[in-house]
Amino acid sequence: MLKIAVPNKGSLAETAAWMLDEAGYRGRRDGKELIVVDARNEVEFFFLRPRDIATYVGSGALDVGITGRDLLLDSGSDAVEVEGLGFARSTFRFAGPAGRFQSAADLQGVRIASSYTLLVEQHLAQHGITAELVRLDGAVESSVRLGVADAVADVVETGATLRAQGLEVFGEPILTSEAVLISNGQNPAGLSRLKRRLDGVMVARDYVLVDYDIDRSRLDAAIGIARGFESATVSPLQREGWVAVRVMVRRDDTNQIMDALDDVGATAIIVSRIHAARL
Ligand SMILES: Nc1ncnc2c1ncn2[C@@H]1O[C@H](COP(=O)(O)OP(=O)(O)OP(=O)(O)O)[C@@H](O)[C@H]1O
Ligand SMILES: O=P(O)(O)OC[C@H]1O[C@H](OP(=O)(O)OP(=O)(O)O)[C@H](O)[C@@H]1O
Ligand SMILES: [Mg+2]
Repeated sequence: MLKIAVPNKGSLAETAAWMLDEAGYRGRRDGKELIVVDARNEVEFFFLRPRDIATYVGSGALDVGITGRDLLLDSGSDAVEVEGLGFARSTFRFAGPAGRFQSAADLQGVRIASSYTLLVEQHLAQHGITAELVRLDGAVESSVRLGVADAVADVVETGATLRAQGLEVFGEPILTSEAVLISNGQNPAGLSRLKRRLDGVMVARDYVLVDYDIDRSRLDAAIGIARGFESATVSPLQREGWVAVRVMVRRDDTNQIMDALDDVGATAIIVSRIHAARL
């Protein structure tokens, strides 16, 4: 049995559960279930607080987990990142009252509030800056207005929460984060199976199939627009001199690619979702 730590609430929980569901694993029946045994797939899920997941995996109590890269690094755990899972993308940044700070060097001697104090301490130490860390659990953006800190280091996605508190980012991003699969090296066979399934879910989530027909004389131009994941599938058509082409393309690029294919003479361009994939 592969023991998998999964976030039980917060920003990561819903999409992590969705990915595991798409990967064919048994989910929990309600939000109160803490352990789910999926005997058919030889895995056991442990629903834990996102912040604790790296600790459980790093200690060897559980084999693998899904958490945020920022949470992993802040935990100081020995668990390692296996791969990014392409959701809960954010940056981790310093922010302060508009105009007050220009770069991280300006943080010397000031109070910095954060929920990720280890991450911030390590970053400051690397840059030779000494500051006072104020550890808060959340809603860190309120700390400056409320007078407990001069600056913050926090998760930024759209920046709306910062702006609403009159704060703006400064300095280089400390980290670029996303949800990640983590491991401690235990049960490599189980990890490999889980990873292959999650990779398949990511392909099905991020790519679509594009089919079109084109005159063979224009094939090179069309392939130049979309080369496919490995290579385009080209099949002869009944119509003399014409071929049917199938390629995988990134879902985000679909419409630009359709426009460009149309411009070089492709017809009957059809886009289909991928239900599942194993590449
Ligand atoms: N607005 C956001 N956009 C993208 N990722 C986010 C966002 N907020 C938090 N995260 C990511 O979610 C993870 C934190 O998960 P956690 O469940 O602790 O946070 P949360 O959603 O803030 O929950 P809580 O309400 O308990 O603080 C981190 O990896 C963080 O980068
Ligand atoms: O850049 P934005 O799009 O505004 O998103 C970033 C905010 O989202 C998260 O907050 P969350 O709602 O999880 O509350 P918390 O601060 O209590 O964790 C994060 O901690 C930031 O505060
Ligand atoms: Mg939060």
